[in-house]
Amino acid sequence: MGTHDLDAAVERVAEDIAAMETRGAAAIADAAADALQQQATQSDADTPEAFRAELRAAARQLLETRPTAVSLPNALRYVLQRMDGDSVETLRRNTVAGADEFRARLDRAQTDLGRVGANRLRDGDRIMTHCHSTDVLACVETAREQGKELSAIVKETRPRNQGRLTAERLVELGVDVTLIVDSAARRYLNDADHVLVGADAIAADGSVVNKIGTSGLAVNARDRGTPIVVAAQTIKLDPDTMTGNLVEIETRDESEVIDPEARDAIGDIDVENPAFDVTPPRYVDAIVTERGQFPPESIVTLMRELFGEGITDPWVEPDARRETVVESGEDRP
Ligand SMILES: O=C(COP(=O)(O)O)[C@H](O)[C@H](O)COP(=O)(O)O
Repeated sequence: MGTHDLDAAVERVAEDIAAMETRGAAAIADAAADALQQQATQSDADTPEAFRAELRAAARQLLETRPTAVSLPNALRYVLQRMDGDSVETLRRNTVAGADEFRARLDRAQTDLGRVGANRLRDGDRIMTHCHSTDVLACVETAREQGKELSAIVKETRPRNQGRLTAERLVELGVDVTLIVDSAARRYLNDADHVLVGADAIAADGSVVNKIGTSGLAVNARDRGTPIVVAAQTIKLDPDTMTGNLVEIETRDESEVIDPEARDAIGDIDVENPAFDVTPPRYVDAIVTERGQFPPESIVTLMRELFGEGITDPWVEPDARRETVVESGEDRP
């Protein structure tokens, strides 16, 4: 990859995603499409082949940042599949247009999803949230525009406390917010009408991959009889899972859980910091997308419609493609 000229914007976007300055599946997808667009705009490749190779290298750099949110490879796939043409200028134009189109679709999908999700919320309802999801917030925003009064119990979401971002945004939307520590969730589920969470990836069997703690919340919510609704644009559907691949769960640095000094003071302990978990479909009542809402078990039908039976990895160099398919199968057992 060192042989390709990567634009500074690509490096910057990749760093921001890895450091979680840019975070959340939808924002990551948007930033990745923007980075490819900048690479295409700035490229001084003098042959179509060099241009394509540069864009593929940029995509690989972006892919290395975080492994779980499938919106990232889906965004890269969308843009690279539109990188078409016989000259550098045509390739550039089509790639830039592809990125523009992708970002516009992302925006539109979130608005449409918001309308679908808002229909589930009634005036006076109280929701419980986990982490920070712009797809969830789109549902709340539309419901507020419809004049519905809402309140929210917001889990702080250790270790990164994304719940505080959610709390801030909900206050801006005129929602009454109660912030709780994660371990208090069960205690407050009786007061909630819905659990409303986002997703980083949805597998073909309807399993939902989202911020660590989502699956425990869903199990408790089911026990309490509180419906669990997942707000997730179709960009969160993971086509790789149609052939049995599992979604890779990111493990982050242990210093997010405990600072090194405090850790040393305790003695010899292991610290684990998985960023996401998998909620089995039986604990999910509905998946709200821009195409309507679905029981998790039927999501595979939508996946087939959107992705067909086969997908490609357009960031892989053409002569390495077949091999990589085999390797990625081993990577994700
Ligand atoms: O789990 C997270 C974010 O995790 P992190 O903070 O580790 O990126 C969010 O629930 C989903 O990404 C959905 O977000 P959105 O609906 O905005 O796509």
